[in-house]
Amino acid sequence: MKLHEASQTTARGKDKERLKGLTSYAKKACELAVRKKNGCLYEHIRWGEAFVVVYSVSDRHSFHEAQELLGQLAKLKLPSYYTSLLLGNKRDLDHSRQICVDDGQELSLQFGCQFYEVSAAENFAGVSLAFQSLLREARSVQLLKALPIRRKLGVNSVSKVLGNIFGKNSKGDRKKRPSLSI
Ligand SMILES: Nc1nc2c(ncn2[C@@H]2O[C@H](COP(=O)(O)OP(=O)(O)OP(=O)(O)O)[C@@H](O)[C@H]2O)c(=O)[nH]1
Repeated sequence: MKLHEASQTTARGKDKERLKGLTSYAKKACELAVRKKNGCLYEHIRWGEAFVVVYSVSDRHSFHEAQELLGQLAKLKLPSYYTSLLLGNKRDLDHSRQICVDDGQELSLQFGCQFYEVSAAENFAGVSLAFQSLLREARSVQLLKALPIRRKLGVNSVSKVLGNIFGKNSKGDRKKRPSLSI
């Protein structure tokens, strides 16, 4: 039973008892769907190493969902063990845009992921480039993970020294990731 079917019954105003039953059934079905979705999601997050989170630039709700998903990823995985890409899709729908590029960029900075705005409908190449960029980074992360611990420490120390030299080590500095509209 879908929620809109339950509300149509309301409009008719008949058989209140039946309506009560339908509404509670619909509610239960929704709760179940959410639980199922989250259960499955948890499994995917557990084994995944690279994640693409997509929202539509013309749908604020999808942007909030993307935000939640990135939050769950950050909670469930260690930062150095996965790579993520935030994709703002449907950039061709400029007239009905609800999320600006800066909002997407800000969210990607908050969660340290790559960010691109694309239009799957208009330009397949853009989507492809974004995925390639994610895979490149995911491969580098895997290679780094495979290095012996001593070598890994060496890499960290070198980047720390470089950071100190170029004054990029203050806490307020957030790492800027590649991002553009493609
Ligand atoms: N204008 C435009 N439409 C798109 C774009 N990408 C997908 N669509 C359309 O959006 C609709 C939903 O696309 P789906 O591929 O079914 O994606 P979905 O994840 O089910 O997305 P939603 O139904 O929007 O939640 C379809 O009608 C697509 O043709 C895009 O970049 N631009």
